[in-house]
Amino acid sequence: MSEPKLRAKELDAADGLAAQRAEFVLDEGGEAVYLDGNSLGALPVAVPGRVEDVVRRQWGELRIRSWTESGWWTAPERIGDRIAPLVGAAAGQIVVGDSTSVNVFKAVVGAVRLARSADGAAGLARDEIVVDATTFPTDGYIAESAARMTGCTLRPVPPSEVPDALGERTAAVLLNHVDYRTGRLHDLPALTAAVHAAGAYVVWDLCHSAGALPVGLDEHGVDLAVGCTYKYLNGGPGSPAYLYVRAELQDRFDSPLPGWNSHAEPFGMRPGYEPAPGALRGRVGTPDILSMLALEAALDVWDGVPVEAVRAKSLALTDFFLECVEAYVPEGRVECLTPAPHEERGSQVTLRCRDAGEVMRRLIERGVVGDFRHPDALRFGFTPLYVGFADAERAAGMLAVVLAETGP
Ligand SMILES: Cc1ncc(COP(=O)(O)O)c(C=O)c1O
Ligand SMILES: Nc1c(O)cccc1C(=O)C[C@H](N)C(=O)O
Repeated sequence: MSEPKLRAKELDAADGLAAQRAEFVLDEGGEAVYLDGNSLGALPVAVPGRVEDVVRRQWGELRIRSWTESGWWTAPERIGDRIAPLVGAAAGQIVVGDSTSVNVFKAVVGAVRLARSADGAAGLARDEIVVDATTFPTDGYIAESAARMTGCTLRPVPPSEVPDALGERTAAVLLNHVDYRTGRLHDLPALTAAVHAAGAYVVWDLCHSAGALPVGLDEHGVDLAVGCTYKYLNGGPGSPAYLYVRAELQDRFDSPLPGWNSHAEPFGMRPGYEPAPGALRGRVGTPDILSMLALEAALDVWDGVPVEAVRAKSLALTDFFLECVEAYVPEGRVECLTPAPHEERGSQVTLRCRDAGEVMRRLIERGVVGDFRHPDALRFGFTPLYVGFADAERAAGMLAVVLAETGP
């Protein structure tokens, strides 16, 4: 057995999270190595049965009664409270629903309104939204529209340059915790503090960090945050996203989408809008119950699993994968875009190479599933709950084979 294969065996044997893998449906019989949980998390074993119960019994038999008897109406806050400990938030600050894009809109417009209501005339002069220049596109598009609607200008800035770009005019700053392309982890505590020092409000997109590493929303005084649940939280394709509004800001949070579900008395059916207190101010319309309850079932895999243990394994996995790539792939054939320092790394490894699209196509054909991001990036996502060290070794080995086939 080769040196990396032996190491993988030892690391898997010592892995305290190894048993979690059995909670997921994976292609155990075949050669499949699933390294795309940073795009779509794997299916937890318990989800199909729970969804079947929701459909057949709750919907099929209880019908309308399920809004109360099966807890449908309160699902957005209840499931928000299940996500809260995973991102370092106390209960009552997260509401689940809508897509990440929609929540980015609520959060960014909400942040501008908070900034303007904060300090009277000075607040009104705040007319700039700063956005992560390297952001996942949807955040940039939505921020641009939010800027137009609020009479702000949009200023794209690379995250490391954000502190120098802030000023008296900055109303809101929208940042990604982990860069979707490179896997770079940004310094949430320092950037949040810098935004606050400028008197502005920060919105963090946690899509690529929630469920992969500790976030510490409350600890670091984050104002607003959004994230999806279909990556490291394994909620399923298109599962609803979430919105965090810090408790102290909730009374002043003025949602740009004040639907009837966030009304103080939704069944009062009154013509005038009066916002509900607390996290449910972030709700809009009728929740997507089937998807939402699939997510609730998926979150059971976190029972008794500390995020810190997940982070430790994530770093060990990405370190080991990089070691294997170094051992197997000829020098210079790939370039690692993911930072080496642990404090700057999320839970994925991105390698740049020639013909990356073709390389990933061949890898997937051979059972190593990562993804390709235009123009030259191979992304390998490591979900510690179900990826093991042997997977990392096998992926690096197959990468070397495919790279050899596609030229020196
Ligand atoms: C950082 C980030 N934000 C937002 C999204 C997507 O938003 P939505 O859930 O609205 O499709 C993704 C991935 O799809 C993402 O990686
Ligand atoms: N949300 C996705 C979808 O609906 C289809 C395909 C991929 C996705 C993704 O999540 C992409 C992902 N955010 C990325 O980091 O590229």
